[in-house]
Amino acid sequence: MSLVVEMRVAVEAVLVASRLCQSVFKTLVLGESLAKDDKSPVTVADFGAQAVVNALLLKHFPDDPIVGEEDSKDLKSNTALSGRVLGLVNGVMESKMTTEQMFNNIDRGNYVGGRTGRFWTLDPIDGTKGFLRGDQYAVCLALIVDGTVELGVLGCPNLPHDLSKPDGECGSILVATRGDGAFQRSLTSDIMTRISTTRVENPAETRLCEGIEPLHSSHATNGQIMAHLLQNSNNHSPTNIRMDSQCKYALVARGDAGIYLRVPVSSTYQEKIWDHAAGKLIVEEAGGRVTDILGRELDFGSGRTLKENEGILATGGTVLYDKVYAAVKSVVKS
Ligand SMILES: Nc1ncnc2c1ncn2[C@@H]1O[C@H](COP(=O)(O)OS(=O)(=O)O)[C@@H](OP(=O)(O)O)[C@H]1O
Ligand SMILES: [Mg+2]
Ligand SMILES: [Mg+2]
Ligand SMILES: [Mg+2]
Repeated sequence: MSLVVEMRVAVEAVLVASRLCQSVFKTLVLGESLAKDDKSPVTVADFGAQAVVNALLLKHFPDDPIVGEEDSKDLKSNTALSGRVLGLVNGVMESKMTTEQMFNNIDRGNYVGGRTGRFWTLDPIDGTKGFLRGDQYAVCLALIVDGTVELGVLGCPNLPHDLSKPDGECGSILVATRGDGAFQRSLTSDIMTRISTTRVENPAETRLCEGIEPLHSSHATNGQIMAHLLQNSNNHSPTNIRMDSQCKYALVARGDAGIYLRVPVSSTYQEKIWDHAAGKLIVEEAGGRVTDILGRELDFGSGRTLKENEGILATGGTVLYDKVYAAVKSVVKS
């Protein structure tokens, strides 16, 4: 399946959205974010990024449905905020849109997903809390065909090019199409370089990354799993990297971390497909393995959520995967 055009459009859309987010961060003022029904934050940048990515997808692929995180419900009832989002969107788009068109573009993300056919999934800002803190966040876009992720793009505007130099240059776009490997470029240059996961097979020689929010995934269980993995090792347990968003998949894909674990805390929360689709393909194309914590393939054909799965286990290489999976199995009993 040739996805050359899809890849070009998706990278361009993620770039435009990433620039919009960067410009919002510089000028974000109090009152420019709302709390959604689940109490999670959404900002003018989330709405703006979803409007521009959806508009660009609609222009190039008018028949493709989109599973996007946001909808315009809360924005419609707030004239000041919707005016601000419209200004942001028209500031970065060549063809300008009206307020009504902006709402329609955002709401094109209302597709239900499913097992057959082709659709996109978009998280306009993954890690909104990280974005608000000036920390890590990602613009995440993936193309799913008959339940399989075929193309993934992650825009990581605050991710350092070199993790050991946190104050150095930052801003990366990671891209993969299935079967063709994984690549990254900076936000400012279109030169793509191939990336690969760590070749390390000993868990003591690599690091684990995990989310920041203790209610999203269990830090305590991750600690037990790492202790189990390192029980016969003389090495000190390497410190975990705590980071928001799918930038964690980017770390595994680039070999900065060997393991990403997301062990559920809540028995009712279902992971969303837009939170994992792009990252999963990029890690796999970089040489890694991604399943849920029970070792099952992630099922992107079951609707807007990964309702058939529990948590996430991503590692570089299959030898490391087998070791971590065995440790997860002995620590997580049910
Ligand atoms: N209860 C619960 N359990 C698991 N995951 C949840 C939960 N609630 C929310 N979310 C989703 O977490 C997304 C942010 O993921 P992060 O990896 O950045 O989270 S964290 O670092 O662990 O806070 C976040 O994505 P964004 O809303 O795009 O920021 C949510 O989709
Ligand atoms: Mg959100
Ligand atoms: Mg998200
Ligand atoms: Mg989001």
